[in-house]
Amino acid sequence: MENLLEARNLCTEFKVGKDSIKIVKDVSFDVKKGKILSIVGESGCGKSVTVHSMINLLPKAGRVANGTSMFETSNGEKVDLVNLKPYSKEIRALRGKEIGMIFQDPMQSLNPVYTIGNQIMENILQHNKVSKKDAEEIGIEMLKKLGIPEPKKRFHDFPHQFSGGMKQRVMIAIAMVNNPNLLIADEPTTALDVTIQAQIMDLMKGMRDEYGKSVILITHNMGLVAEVANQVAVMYMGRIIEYGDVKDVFENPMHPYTRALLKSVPVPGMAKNQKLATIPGETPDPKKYKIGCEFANRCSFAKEECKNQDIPTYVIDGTHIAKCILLKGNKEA
Ligand SMILES: Nc1ncnc2c1ncn2[C@@H]1O[C@H](COP(=O)(O)OP(=O)(O)OP(=O)(O)O)[C@@H](O)[C@H]1O
Repeated sequence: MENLLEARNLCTEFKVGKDSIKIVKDVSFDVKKGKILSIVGESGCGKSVTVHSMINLLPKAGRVANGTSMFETSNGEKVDLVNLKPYSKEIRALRGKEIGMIFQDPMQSLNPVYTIGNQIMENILQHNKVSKKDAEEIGIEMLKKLGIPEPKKRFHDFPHQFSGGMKQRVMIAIAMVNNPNLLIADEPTTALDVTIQAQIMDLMKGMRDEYGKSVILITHNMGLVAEVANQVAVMYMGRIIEYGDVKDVFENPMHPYTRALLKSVPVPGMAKNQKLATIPGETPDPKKYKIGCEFANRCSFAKEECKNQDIPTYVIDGTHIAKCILLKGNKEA
């Protein structure tokens, strides 16, 4: 298939006390082979929970109530990741080997008491039948590929001996060492300075362009999306409210939330004196959802019907879709 992963109608709930709160609501998207899909949206909109649902990595309080996440393994098998038992041998064999993950804060993910070499080797030995010596060689080669100077020597250093950017490269090394076809990067450069951010993003582009890997990039940084991503999913309150090729969505944003989001962040090429807009109001409480568009109370185009019915997703053009009543009359997706 053209897509490495297809998520369909994912719904995720969390138990909070006696309540069950819907956090991810009917989310569908494709991760194309050799492309970067970016997921964007304000803090708390459900970006991380969406990808954790997709790879069956929810904490105990969470559960995927509905939906599928079809992943094509390297031997061409199609597996619904949601359907595998959490923590089972099958899902663990895929995560870490076929699906690599890097997170925002490398210090939280790296163990301070083990050398980085040990941590890289652990991921190799867990998934492959190779000797420790071979694992060491593979690990050092990976560090070299990722531009870590003196990789042989640095292999035996501890995390605290690395700078922030270098630690993030080590995280990428751990994620990439088993040659996964899908890399999930959740805010991978937020804690880094701009130069290092650019280097890390170049690495990801290289993985896509030289090795044909797919990447899911979760970020707040719309400039980064414009620069590196192929497709973008804009999330609001647990739903994808606009989705499509980056060029289509950025040049012709149709949902008032996407427009507001694009106006609220600097993007490459904008005039220096152009003021950034803010989105008025606050995101509603996820516990209080009833019916209708959850952005309606912040939207200057909102009509009565936005608040009293669920809004369909409409096709704008090709794969470009959006969930807004303003598009009524277009074909429903
Ligand atoms: N373990 C949990 N129990 C209950 N609610 C949770 C849990 N984890 C996340 N949530 C809730 O799910 C919602 C979505 O969180 P998520 O981390 O996916 O947002 P996000 O868009 O990734 O935000 P950020 O950009 O800040 O990382 C939030 O309202 C959060 O409070």
